[in-house]
Amino acid sequence: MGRLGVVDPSSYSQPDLITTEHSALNWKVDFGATKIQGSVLHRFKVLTANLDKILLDVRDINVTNATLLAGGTMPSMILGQKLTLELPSGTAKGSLNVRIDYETSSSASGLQWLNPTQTLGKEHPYMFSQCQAIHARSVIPCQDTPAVKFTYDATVEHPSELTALMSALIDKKEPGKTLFKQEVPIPAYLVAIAIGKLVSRPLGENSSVWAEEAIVDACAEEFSETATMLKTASELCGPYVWKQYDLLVMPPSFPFGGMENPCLTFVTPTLLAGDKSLADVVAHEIAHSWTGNLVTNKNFEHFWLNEGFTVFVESKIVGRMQGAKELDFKMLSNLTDLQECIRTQLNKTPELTKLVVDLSNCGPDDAFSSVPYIKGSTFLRYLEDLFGGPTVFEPFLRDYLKKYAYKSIETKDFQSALYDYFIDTDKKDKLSAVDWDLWLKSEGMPPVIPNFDESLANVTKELASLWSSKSVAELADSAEIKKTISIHQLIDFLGKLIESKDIVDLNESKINLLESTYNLKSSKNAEVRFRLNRLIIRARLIKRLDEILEFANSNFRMKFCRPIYRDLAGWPEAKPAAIRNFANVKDQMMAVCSHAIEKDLGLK
Ligand SMILES: CCCCC/C=C\C[C@@H](O)/C=C/C=C/C=C\[C@@H](O)CCCC(=O)O
Ligand SMILES: [Zn+2]
Repeated sequence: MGRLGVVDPSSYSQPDLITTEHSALNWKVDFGATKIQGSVLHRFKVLTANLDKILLDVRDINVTNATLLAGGTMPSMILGQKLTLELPSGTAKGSLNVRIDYETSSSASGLQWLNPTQTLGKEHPYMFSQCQAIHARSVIPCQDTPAVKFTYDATVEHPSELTALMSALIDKKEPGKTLFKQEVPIPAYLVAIAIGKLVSRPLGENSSVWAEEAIVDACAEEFSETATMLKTASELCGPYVWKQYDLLVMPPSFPFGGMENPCLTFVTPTLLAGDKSLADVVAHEIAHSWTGNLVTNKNFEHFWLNEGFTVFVESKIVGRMQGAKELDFKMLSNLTDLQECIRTQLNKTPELTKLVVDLSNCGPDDAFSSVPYIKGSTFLRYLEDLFGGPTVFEPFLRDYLKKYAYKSIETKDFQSALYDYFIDTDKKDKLSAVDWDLWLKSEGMPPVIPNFDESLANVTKELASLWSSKSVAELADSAEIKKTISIHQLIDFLGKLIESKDIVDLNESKINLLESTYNLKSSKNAEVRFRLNRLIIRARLIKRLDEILEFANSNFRMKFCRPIYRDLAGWPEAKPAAIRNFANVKDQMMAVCSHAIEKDLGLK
């Protein structure tokens, strides 16, 4: 791969020469053949005279015909990573309609097809998409770059007993056919679809949760704070422009915690802890309604503009609902996770620990990590503190969101927004105090750790040092370990223990004591189970391998299964069983997940 285009190294589609304004999708969803078959009608705006060809991004798409509707000759096509539509000479600037008839491959990287046996209800099939970062091109021949934003409408034919949902508003529902429209321009990675035997429950005025019948009531309970989160987010960020905010609780093979598809956030069922303790992922996805979906990174090198801002806003939503101590504790716990990510996932690719990365020779999926999320939000908190705290910085945040709403931007646009906002104020001396190169280009942990309130984190720090330094006998006698801690403190404590360099006596009896002290055996909190399983691996308790693999098979959220497989790959006694287990289940994973785990297991 070389540097393909100036605007976006991950796309062929030349957004500086031509842009998509609207796409009309006409799809037949074929569960038998596991394909979408149909057409897309793109309305392009040609930005330069005499453009000789349109280049679109495609991956495993079978194009059957393409028509230039605005007159001219039939374009020729060369299929490959790019779809080339040759234009007649003398093509003028302005509007140009192109219809492409095509079908997706049954192995499209952006789609997942489930048999009835892989669903809760066991009677109907299910399909869904996950297009971020660059998988929209396996679903639609398109300008698959976040530099381009377009509106869309869709007509989707599907089995009449199933419900079809998209990242859009429902325009019309007929038996076996659903019409959608998204009237706010969005990047291609936010096009999303899911079809299954789905039902909904209301969460608020313009908000519902969708899921399979068996879990929908539990989902409504778990995410009952959604309406409050939406209100809090609007107070912080400005009016909510997407009209509807629905949640869709996905099958367990959904590879991420959540995906901010407009009007319809997708979330993993691993958030169903029973006590709302993992619902902050919903606050995160709600925050994306502004940071990411309204103000969008121009390419994925500047992904921190999407995710760092979103974590920053998410933590403010949590802060307003649970208090400032919880906010700071959340930021500090995130740093525990970042430390782990830099030590393990990124240890061989330190350049990916930079806030702004170089994707000219790297696919976005391979570059994905916690860095843009956590280093990014830490940078924003650093700036907030520097410029005088939330009372100064939150009005700036709103100004920034308003300034760049409906646009796609780079880091330098953020820099100029900050300058423009503060240059004529008494804060202007702070502008020169920011070491941009240090924050944006240096590797490793954030260069400055802001002064967070440490009262909640000190407890977990002490517990982690106690459990790592004391023997089982000493711990059993200690009053410290009997103190009550919150579920978030438990999660952070276990994370810190994983990060401890040495753990004295890490054996079966220590794990047993840990489990009995904190009731871990009965916990159905996936964040807890995940960390406990990693400690069991570290303790080399081979007789609990089945349990570990059972967790790895219970969901394919990459945040959980990748580190487990990575740990197992480093345990010679368990590695063959891990590889066998992976071979058995990999067909149930999305391609992005199975490819990542192949690397984690050293198979590629
Ligand atoms: C540093 C540059 C890297 C850019 C990569 C961008 C997207 C990659 C990509 O693989 C897609 C990511 C989609 C993420 C969706 C949701 C995440 O917020 C979930 C976080 C992890 C989790 O909670 O499970
Ligand atoms: Zn996010």
